[in-house]
Amino acid sequence: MDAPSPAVSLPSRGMLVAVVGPSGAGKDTLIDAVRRHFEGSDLIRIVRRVITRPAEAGGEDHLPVTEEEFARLRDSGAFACHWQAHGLFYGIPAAARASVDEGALVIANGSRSALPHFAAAFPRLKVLNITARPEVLAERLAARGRESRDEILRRLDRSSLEVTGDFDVETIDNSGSLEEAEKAIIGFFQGLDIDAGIEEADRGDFASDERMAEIKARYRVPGAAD
Ligand SMILES: Nc1ncnc2c1ncn2[C@@H]1O[C@H](COP(=O)(O)OP(=O)(O)O)[C@@H](O)[C@H]1O
Ligand SMILES: O=P(O)(O)OC[C@H]1O[C@H](OP(=O)(O)OP(=O)(O)O)[C@H](O)[C@@H]1O
Repeated sequence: MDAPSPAVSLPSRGMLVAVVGPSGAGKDTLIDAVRRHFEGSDLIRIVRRVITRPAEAGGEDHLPVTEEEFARLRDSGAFACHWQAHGLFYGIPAAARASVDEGALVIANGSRSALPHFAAAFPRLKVLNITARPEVLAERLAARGRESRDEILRRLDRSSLEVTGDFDVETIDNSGSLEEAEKAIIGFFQGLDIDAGIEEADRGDFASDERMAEIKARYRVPGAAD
């Protein structure tokens, strides 16, 4: 009989990257660029958020729900974490935590104010802070046309909100060309060393180098340096 496979503690292997930053900084646009670049990869998954915002509002492809539906989902434990901002409710489906537990690199459009909730729900959390200069934000929000002038002003009021707290934060300034920022965000994901945890914690548990290579291949970010 074959020896049993060594135990691989998958729950600590995956990672959640919360993309945060002020309204208009380019979070959705850059997440879309990441989606296109890593298309077909089983390893990188992008969360579809549940939001009490109508589908026709435009912007990201979220799952639109009413406030009643949101409350029912929240109370039944459907969210890994949830928060409220701009008069809207946002939820990260519990499936995101399941994907992280399977070893995936999961990307979610987050909120700076909700980072403590993210940290509680996801043991391996990285924060990617997308920024842009205030005048650039104002221009982009007006051009995006999703919110009224008053809503835009309220959103810009929040835009000084810094990322505070003890988080592992990387910042990308998207005040310049989109091409430049896309390069930076793709480089960020390619550079993520999600093998590191495996090396440190489990090397001793693996029966052979082949088995180690097999496991490492599973967690590898496409395009990352070996
Ligand atoms: N580098 C850039 N240059 C020009 N326009 C941009 C750039 N990045 C994003 N945009 C535009 O700015 C607007 C806001 O971007 P969006 O991705 O919706 O921001 P966020 O999700 O952070 O609110 C969108 O209309 C988008 O097309
Ligand atoms: O606490 P903050 O960091 O200010 O973020 C508040 C919320 O605003 C953003 O969502 P939304 O998609 O509604 O807005 P945006 O695309 O304009 O950022 C972001 O994803 C958060 O859910």
